[in-house]
Amino acid sequence: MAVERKKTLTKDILNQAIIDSFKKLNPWVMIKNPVMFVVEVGTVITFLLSFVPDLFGATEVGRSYNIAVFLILLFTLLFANFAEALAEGRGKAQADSLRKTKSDTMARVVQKDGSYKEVSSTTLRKGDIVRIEIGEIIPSDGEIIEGLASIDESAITGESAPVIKEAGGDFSSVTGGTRVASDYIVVKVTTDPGESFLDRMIALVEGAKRQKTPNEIALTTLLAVLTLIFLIVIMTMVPMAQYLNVKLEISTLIALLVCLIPTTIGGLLSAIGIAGMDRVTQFNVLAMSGKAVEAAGDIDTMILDKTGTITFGNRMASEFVPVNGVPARDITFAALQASVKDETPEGRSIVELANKLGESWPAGAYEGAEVVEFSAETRMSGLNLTTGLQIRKGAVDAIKKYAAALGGKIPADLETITNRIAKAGGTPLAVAVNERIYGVIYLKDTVKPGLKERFAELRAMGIKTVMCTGDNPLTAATIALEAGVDEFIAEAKPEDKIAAIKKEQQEGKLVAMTGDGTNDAPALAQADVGLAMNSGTMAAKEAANMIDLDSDPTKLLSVISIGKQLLITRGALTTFSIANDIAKYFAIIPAMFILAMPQLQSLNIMNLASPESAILSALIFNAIIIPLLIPIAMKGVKYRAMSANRLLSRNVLLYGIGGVVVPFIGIKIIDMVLHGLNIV
Ligand SMILES: Nc1ncnc2c1ncn2[C@@H]1O[C@H](COP(=O)(O)OP(=O)(O)OP(=O)(O)O)[C@@H](O)[C@H]1O
Ligand SMILES: [K+]
Ligand SMILES: [Mg+2]
Repeated sequence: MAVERKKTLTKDILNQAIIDSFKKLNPWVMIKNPVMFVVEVGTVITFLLSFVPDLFGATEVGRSYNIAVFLILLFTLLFANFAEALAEGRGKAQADSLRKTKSDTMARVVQKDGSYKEVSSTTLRKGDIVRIEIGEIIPSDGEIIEGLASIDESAITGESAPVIKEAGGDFSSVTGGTRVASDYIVVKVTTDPGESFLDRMIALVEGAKRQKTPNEIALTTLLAVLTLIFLIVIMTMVPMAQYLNVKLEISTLIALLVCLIPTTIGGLLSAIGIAGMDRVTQFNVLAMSGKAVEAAGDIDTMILDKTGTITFGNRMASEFVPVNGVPARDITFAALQASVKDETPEGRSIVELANKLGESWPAGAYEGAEVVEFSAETRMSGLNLTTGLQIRKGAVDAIKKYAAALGGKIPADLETITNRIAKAGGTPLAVAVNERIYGVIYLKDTVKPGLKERFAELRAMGIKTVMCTGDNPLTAATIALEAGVDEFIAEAKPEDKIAAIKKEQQEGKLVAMTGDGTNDAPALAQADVGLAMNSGTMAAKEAANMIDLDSDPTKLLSVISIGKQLLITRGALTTFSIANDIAKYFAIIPAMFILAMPQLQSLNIMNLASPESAILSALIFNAIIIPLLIPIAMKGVKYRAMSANRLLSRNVLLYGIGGVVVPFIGIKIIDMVLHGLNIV
């Protein structure tokens, strides 16, 4: 997070993780992880045996052996807890610094009679109206209803350059905890106490609401079943050993069980998930769930809104172009008339340009007029004057239909003008007074830089990009080409965006949607991964399951890599963990039976110093492999853009064969050290 974004692990985080490793020994916490819970039960039993060696009947092993097994088991638990605590550490530290941002501020509530009342920001509720002056902290999330100001959002985004926010349109939402850097704004509060963006962000980075993903649940179940199978296998060894007249010590059975059950992956599983989410946050993306991040790893199609997502979204009027026969003053004036009550940034930029060209319209002239507000559905806005004049501006096809319905003729040169603007990537808005079309407003916007290269990367990963815009086909084609998306859908209404997503989903594809507007909200909710731009509306941010604080649509690329990495890391460490069993099996089984059954000598391929040394060496290896693998669990297995099949076979080879070979060497070395030091 922006606030003291911690790239490295500090001493504080490490110390806290050590303390938490002990706290997490609490059996109520531990039981959520069945594999490690079994280890904990074994730890308790060997602890008792350390004091009363013959607790379960006569024994041939000494107290020190039991104490050794107990201590190694205790460290196994602590190492696993440490991995999880370490993964949680950075998020907790970030949450602490965010909490400081959330300090109680003063809020100036606008009363019904227009007077102000000062209250504590913590008492603000949905619907309250507050006025914030230059230099003040915005007390709660809300929508600007009056004013235009530059806002310093660095407390949340880390970006020091202030952003312009204004009433109406897609840039009207403000976040509690950010600061007004110029002018003043009047804001309608949109959240109740405790539910603000900052509250949600704190809960997220802290992992407070972390839920296991379906993939994690499936793996946890599999590991629990494996543990149960090994438990049964080892219990049935007892009567068989009795029949063979072999004395099996309880502590040895526990050691064998712990070595065979998948403690490596069991101990690292939650750290892998938490660290993955943490990596997403380091990219300044807030992911509401791990499920969304994992889904991102499998995305096939990405749908993007144009204005505000692919472009900066500051569509500004730059020219009024009359159709043949209409005086320039008339189109300017009609555009002004259509926009005086339009509170969107587009509307205001039109009024400004008309004023600059010397046109003005006194407020008294349109008193009592009916305001037709812009909607993504009609793609028009305007005024119905009391004189009976109906003034409209909007998407050219919408205005054409509107004029035609009133019996108007479509001017011959309208298409040429529209095409010129659209081909330049601009948005043409036609202006009509009743049935007569006067001309076109040229709205200019800028494509965000660097998109082409990143969309090319997505293409290389096999992901299709589709731009979905309410704009006309020609403008869409120009912007699509400039941004480098694969396909585009033009003249799309909000329901068309949902339909586009559903169509892909019905073909069995996982779809990501990025958008910023209120009209994008339903589509953001429908998509498997909905990434909202932080610059966008509250509605978009609430519907999405991810928010990019830098408002960069290609940030999804990083999230996709992290999602893939998360799945690969889990798979690789599971393979490694299970492959480990082979070496441990060959270390322990001969050690247990060799005295009674010399025939087992053929299994004693590791040739370890003594039965006790063999068992303790395997158990020590089993414990220390957990902290040794923490770096891989935290950083993730390196993801390379290659086909899923090649990646899978590469990892099975590396982590499967590695998982067999490494413990043979490791256990042998530990055995030699133990023996060399005369410990066993
Ligand atoms: N204030 C306005 N008044 C009239 N018409 C407008 C106004 N703003 C936009 N339009 C027209 O309505 C169309 C749809 O606008 P909107 O911003 O809702 O599109 P969208 O679906 O979000 O697509 P995108 O954001 O990708 O351009 C625009 O392309 C434009 O032609
Ligand atoms: K194990
Ligand atoms: Mg939009």
